[in-house]
Amino acid sequence: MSALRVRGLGVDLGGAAILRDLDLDARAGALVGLLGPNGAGKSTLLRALCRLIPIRSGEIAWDGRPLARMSARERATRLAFLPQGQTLHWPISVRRLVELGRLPRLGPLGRIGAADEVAVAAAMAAADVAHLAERAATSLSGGERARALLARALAVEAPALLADEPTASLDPHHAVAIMETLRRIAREGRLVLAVTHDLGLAQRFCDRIILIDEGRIVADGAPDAALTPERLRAVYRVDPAVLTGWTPARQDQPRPL
Ligand SMILES: Nc1ncnc2c1ncn2[C@@H]1O[C@H](COP(=O)(O)OP(=O)(O)OP(=O)(O)O)[C@@H](O)[C@H]1O
Repeated sequence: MSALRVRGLGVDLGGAAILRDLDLDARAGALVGLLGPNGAGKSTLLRALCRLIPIRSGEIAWDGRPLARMSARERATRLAFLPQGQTLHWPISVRRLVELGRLPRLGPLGRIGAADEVAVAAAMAAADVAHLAERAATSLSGGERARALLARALAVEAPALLADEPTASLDPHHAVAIMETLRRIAREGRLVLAVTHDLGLAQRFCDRIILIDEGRIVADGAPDAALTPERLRAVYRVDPAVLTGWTPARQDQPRPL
């Protein structure tokens, strides 16, 4: 089964060390939540994995092949990236926006074929934007735009999806629907690495949680093992009793109401 392998990853930005000597192994078939406080380095990690920013040290490999030795097109078909809070400037239709996800897979003439149309339709259905297909992407609400952009990332049909806060602007119904979609496509055989600040959704839907603080992995495991009250207190600097959504694992004391 396909797998991501990261060894000794170091990234500097603006002269500061943002990621430090980070090791990570993740296999297709799992929805992995990437959690941690603001500024911990979560987006930096996803951007480094896609090689959108230079790395200072370390190696990133997919299926044993270092990304550094792949062409940009090959990398784009292995690792699909859904960036955080993207703005859209051109009034192209949602269908055209989602079709752009197929770019790394198109031939030299750039023509959309039958297989591409099937992938685009499936991606729009999965992200619940099929009914918006002919709307101008610039006219969408924040949540609709987030789902259209997710559809574009899904249309790549890459074996790995790196999603930066895919539920950030979604209402509860769509947030749950998108987490269900991410879990389903993971179970179908993809690796999904999703950044989120929603502890409740992460606990409920993720197979595994990686908690990052100050550029280092401080916990990695099943949700209840990774998100202990002690760790949440240390990393987020809040009293876990005030957190909504997240509930302590059964062996912990119940939260006061
Ligand atoms: N281009 C840059 N130049 C300098 N510093 C940067 C740059 N981009 C990010 N940083 C810094 O790197 C650190 C990690 O940023 P990153 O966006 O990875 O955090 P994050 O964990 O995704 O945070 P959030 O939850 O707020 O999205 C932050 O301190 C940020 O200010």
